[in-house]
Amino acid sequence: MTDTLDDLNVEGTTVGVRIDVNSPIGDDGMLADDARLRAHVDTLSELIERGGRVAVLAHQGRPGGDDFVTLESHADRLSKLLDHPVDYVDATFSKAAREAVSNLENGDCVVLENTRFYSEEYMEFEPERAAQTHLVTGLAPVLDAYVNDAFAAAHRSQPSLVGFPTVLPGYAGRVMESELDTLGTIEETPEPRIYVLGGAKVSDSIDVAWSVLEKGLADHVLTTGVVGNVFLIADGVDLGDASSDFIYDQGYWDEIDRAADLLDAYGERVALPRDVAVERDGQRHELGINALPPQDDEAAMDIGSSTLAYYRRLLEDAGTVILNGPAGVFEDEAFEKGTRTLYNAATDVETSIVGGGDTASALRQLGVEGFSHVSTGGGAALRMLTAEPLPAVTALENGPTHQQPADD
Ligand SMILES: Nc1ncnc2c1ncn2[C@@H]1O[C@H](COP(=O)(O)OP(=O)(O)OP(=O)(O)O)[C@@H](O)[C@H]1O
Ligand SMILES: O=C(O)[C@H](O)COP(=O)(O)O
Repeated sequence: MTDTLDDLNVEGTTVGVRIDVNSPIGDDGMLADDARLRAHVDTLSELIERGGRVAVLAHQGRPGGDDFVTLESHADRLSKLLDHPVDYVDATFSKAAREAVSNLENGDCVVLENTRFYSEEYMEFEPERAAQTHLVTGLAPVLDAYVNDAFAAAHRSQPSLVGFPTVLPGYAGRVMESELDTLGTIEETPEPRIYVLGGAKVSDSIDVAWSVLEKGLADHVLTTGVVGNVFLIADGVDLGDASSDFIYDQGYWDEIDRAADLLDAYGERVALPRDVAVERDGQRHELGINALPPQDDEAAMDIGSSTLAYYRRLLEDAGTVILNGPAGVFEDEAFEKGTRTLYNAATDVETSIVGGGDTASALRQLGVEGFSHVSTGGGAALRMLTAEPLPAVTALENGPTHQQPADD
């Protein structure tokens, strides 16, 4: 168990708060979607209202990517969302950053620069080694405590996530606490338990499928999206050149063998699409498996109505459904039906859990709501849904011994 904000004496304490605001960035280099910032408002407001001196740490994008930008526009947006002044300093652990943190008064908040502008932050370390990096040795001396609210990055073993809690008293923020409460008790959720794996991250989904089937966490795995297409090919279905080329281009060709091995081992518990939707004459056109392959340039862009009926029947008996990744190319109106219908059906299951940041935004776009829990995390949620430990959470749990009285 990790300590939470309830265990932290906030007033007058200088707190380094790691959040995850890794967000879509527009062509202008500015923040294009603030959903991930909104998620952290409760944690940051609470720290500010309780008189903390708040230094925010976060990453944005990956080196070399178009979304690898400064956190200046994030700081601006946070200030609006919190309805409270938020400073920004274009440094993370240099003298300027340390001075900005040291000069904080009770209730002040400053956002430090994108942690990944500093190269060691994009490496994975054991916590003790992460604690010796320049970021942690530079900044920790001006902090009294560390709060990790970045659940979505908790599967990374990077300095800002595992280094600070090794040298400072560490606490879970409100987002982290709620994610751990829900996703950490996956083994206790009502059975039968169904995992619906879709989207385009085929190798991650196959890892999850292996793990949850081996551990007996999943009674059934339903496949959709590109994941479903790979399983169909692994099962000997000819999906045609367009889908095969797409899978090859994405580098997922080797995954077909892994999918075939999984079908050999657990085939009776893995459900495959019974039909797919392609674009024909500018419109959605559904084809049963027996009618495949489609015409030359037609790709399987969504699951079809028979698959939806089949999956809905399976979901009717489920106690828990865990979903990750859209069922089709939901961005195109003709192919949103699979995702909309399947996710809507999932909201009727007693416990319905959605993992995946992109999936969450797809659902917002489609107006589908009513889940028991929508996780802020993609990779981190998937890892927890297989009951695997997250390095950043383990580092919080193992952190230095500390006893701080909570506020009166
Ligand atoms: N049949 C398909 N063919 C091509 N692309 C597809 C198909 N089905 C789904 N996709 C694409 O998959 C993408 C989303 O997959 P992804 O695995 O990234 O989702 P996610 O798990 O929600 O993401 P994250 O884990 O990053 O939050 C969408 O852009 C969608 O268009
Ligand atoms: O968006 C995410 O999933 C997290 O912020 C982690 O980002 P990363 O995959 O670039 O480490």
